[in-house]
Formats: sequence, C-alpha cells, structure tokens
Amino acid sequence: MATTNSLPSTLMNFEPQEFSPIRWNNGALELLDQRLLPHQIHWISYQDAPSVAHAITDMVVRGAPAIGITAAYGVALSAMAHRGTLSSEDLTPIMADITLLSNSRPTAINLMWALDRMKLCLLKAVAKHTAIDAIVTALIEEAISIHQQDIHFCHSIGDHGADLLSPNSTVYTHCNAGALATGGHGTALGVIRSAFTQDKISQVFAGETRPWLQGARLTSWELQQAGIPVRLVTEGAAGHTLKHNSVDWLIVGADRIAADGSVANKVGTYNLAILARHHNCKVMVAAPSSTFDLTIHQGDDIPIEQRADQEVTHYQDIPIAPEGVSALNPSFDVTPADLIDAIVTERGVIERPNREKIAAHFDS
Ligand SMILES: CSC[C@H]1O[C@H](OP(=O)(O)O)[C@H](O)[C@@H]1O
Repeated sequence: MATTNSLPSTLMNFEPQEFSPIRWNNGALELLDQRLLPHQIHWISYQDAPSVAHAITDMVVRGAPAIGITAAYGVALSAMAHRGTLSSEDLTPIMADITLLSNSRPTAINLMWALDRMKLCLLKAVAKHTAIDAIVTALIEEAISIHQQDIHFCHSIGDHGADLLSPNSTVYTHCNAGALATGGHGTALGVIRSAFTQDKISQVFAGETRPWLQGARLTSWELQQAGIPVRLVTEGAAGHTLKHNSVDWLIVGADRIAADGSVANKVGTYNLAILARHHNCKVMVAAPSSTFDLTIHQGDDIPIEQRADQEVTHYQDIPIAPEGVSALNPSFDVTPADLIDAIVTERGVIERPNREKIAAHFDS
C-alpha cells in the first residue's frame, strides 16, 4: 500500500463517537464482520478496492447505507493505492475500481448514490488540483463526510419516526436496519432507539429473516445491547404474532424506493405489509433520501438481487435440503405504496406516500 505520510494525518482516522460497523483507521478501512455476529466480534482491515467489493458481495458488511459508506471508502483506498501511477489526465485505475464496487450488489441504490458522489468529488478535485495527494485528500474527506452525514441523517430519521409513535408502542421489525446497516444508530432501529429514549417502546418483535438471519443474529443483538425488549419471531409466526398481539407499527428499512413510493426491502417485507394491513398495524418505512431512486418509475422495475441457491439449501455449509434440490433466493421484494402508512426520511414524514407526495418531499 502506498505510504500515507504525505497525506494530512487528521484524515487518516475516523471512528464515530457511537457504535458503527465501519471504521477508518490509519488510512485503512475496517469492517466488523457481520457474518460472525452475534457470537464473534471480529474486525477485518481493507487496503484496496477489489477486496472491499468482495466484502460487500460476501455480506461482511450489509445494509443499504452501510454498503454506500463502505464503497465510498473503497474509492478513497483505490486513489491511495494508485497514487504512484495516477495522473490527473489518466484516472483509469480509479474508474475501474469504481465500476468493480458498483457491481458488488445490485439493489441498494445507496451504493450507486455514494459512488456518484465520489465520482463527482474526483472530477472536481482533478479540475482544481494537479497534485495527486490533493486529489486523494479530497476523496478521503468525501468518504468521511458521507459516513458522518449518514449518522446525522439516521438520528433525524429516528426523531421524525419516534414522533409518530404513541407511548408504550409495540413494534415489529424485519431484517436489520440498525446501526449495523448504516453509519450508526440505524434507520428502522434508529426510530426504535429514539422512541425508546422517549419511553415509547414497550416491546419489539424481530423477524428472524431467512436465509442470512439478520433479524435473529443482528437486530436481536443490537436491541439486546441497547436494553430494548426484543422477542425473536420465525418467518412463519409473523401472522400469528400480529393476530394475537396488539402491534402498533411494522417498522422496516429500505434498499431502494421508486418514484411511485414502492419500496424494495428484505424479502418478506411485502408479506408483512399485507399482514399488517389485515391486522390494523401501521407500516413505517425509514430511509435516508439517498435510498430514493426517482429514475425508477414503478416498483416492479427495481432490480432484485438473486443470490445463490446454496444460501437457502444450506446453513453455514451444513445441508438442510436434499442434495440436488434447487432454490429461489431473491434477497428483496417490493411493497407497493398503498400498503405503507408513512415513509420517514431525514427531511420529515411522507404520510400515505404516492408519486405526487414524494415529488413534493424533494421539492421542499
Ligand atoms: C438500513 S437499510 C437495511 C436493509 O438492508 C438489508 O438487506 P441486506 O442485509 O441484504 O443488505 C435489509 O433489506 C434492510 O432493510
């Protein structure tokens, strides 16, 4: 790795004051390996963009905002690694790494949003500077800014979402849209964390979320660590849980929100939204503005990641289905806007979202 001694030392480290699954430490990206949670806390250090792209694909880090932040640091690592060969006239090595990072997972639009921000930063830096170290410095600053801004936005989302909850609310959440899926604090779990500090949470039900078990492994761990009462629910028990418990809100995150208000989120969210409507449980989607893709006209046009059959037929390489059985493994599904009571962003709340209200939310 290229030496960092000529880069500003103040930019070689960034670790948020609150828990984050991402650290920038001595000019290297450190990721908490979420595949090993909740039983192992293990950080992996990355110094190059290709290995960061693999970390995203392999779910070392996951969650739409966290993926975007990670990719942004990947671009900074690319610039640092290529410092010796880069010239402001030839950015090919960095652009190649940006393409690699953009192909790491297809659904979470925050990945492409963050990479677009880094590309714009690069082009502005090249126009302004010829010294490579100045360009590298600008990219590191931008990656840290994206990380810091996400945490700030998650707290704003938390506050706006908590305002919608009544005291002693019972909430159901799916997958993990917590600090582990963001720069810190979380989106759906950010709402729950903020509401809990206001004594508005009496119970959280967490869906286990096959096949990666983000709910069982990550959300229940995060909420337990925060002292928030959480009970784990199998996918199949969701209907029974909503029928026999007075659940006030289903609160989830998002990976991409289309212009018509359709929401792509972890597979199973669509099922839950239908069940919630049947059981008079309101549905809240919590996501930063960077999760909206207004170029996508309708939800069915959102690209849905199809992951390997083996993730369904095996658990940690132990076969749970007969050998040779194939599987369908969509990582996300799409919930139509008419099943959603509120989309909460850092800007505020879009109640009963539709195309016009979403456009107005971003015009304000
Ligand atoms: C705060 S967005 C988190 C979002 O990402 C998760 O998917 P994955 O764990 O596959 O990255 C899930 O859809 C969450 O809602």
